[in-house]
Amino acid sequence: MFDQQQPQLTSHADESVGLFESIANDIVDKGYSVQPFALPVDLANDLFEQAQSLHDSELHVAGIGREQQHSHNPFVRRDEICWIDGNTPTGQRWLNWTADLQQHLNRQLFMGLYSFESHYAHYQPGAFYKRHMDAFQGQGNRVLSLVVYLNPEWLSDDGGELVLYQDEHDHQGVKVLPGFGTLVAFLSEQFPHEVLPAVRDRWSIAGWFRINGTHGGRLDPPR
Ligand SMILES: O=C(O)CCC(=O)C(=O)O
Ligand SMILES: [Fe+2]
Repeated sequence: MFDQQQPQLTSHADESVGLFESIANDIVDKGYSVQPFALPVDLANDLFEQAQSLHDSELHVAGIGREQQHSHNPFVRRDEICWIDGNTPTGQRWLNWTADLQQHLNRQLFMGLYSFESHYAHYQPGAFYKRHMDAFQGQGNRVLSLVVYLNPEWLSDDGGELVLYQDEHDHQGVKVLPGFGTLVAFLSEQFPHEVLPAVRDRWSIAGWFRINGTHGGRLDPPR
């Protein structure tokens, strides 16, 4: 029945099928995909609102590396982050949407994506994230990086581009403006990338699809 649906919990799977297909095709062709106006607008609005309403105490200085290797280095990255869980309707809708994308990629590309983790990121004016890799071959199990941007009316003069490099020899790269609703997906072990400083506050979500790895015989916990 129609009136029994809960529109606030729908994941927009149907409306995004063409987009998911296009992301999958790009990943096959070139290993990455840049999609302007990708996020459903009402979802993007709600995510932006939730990101901006995060209290200072919920945003943490971002670090580098996992678990024992984790450290803070202000010369490498200057963003503040907050991990997203399914405890709010908005967080849940985001996770539903990314689960639909995950399912689509697994069906179309047999990627074996198993879990997803993501966080809001806030870059204050002047903040950056120096050139880095999200995963190293044979080490991590992050296989696909996903970034979406939540910045209305972002202009090219505002800076804050993501620069995606083809490989370690590439120093030119492809630049992406962090405009509202734009999505970027790329193979985590393949593309060095960086975030250039912006003149405005820059809001985004960064996430990673992972394959199932094991640590010491137990299921690899996220993060
Ligand atoms: O915000 C971006 O454009 C990319 C962020 C990033 O590279 C990361 O969080 O690992
Ligand atoms: Fe990254």
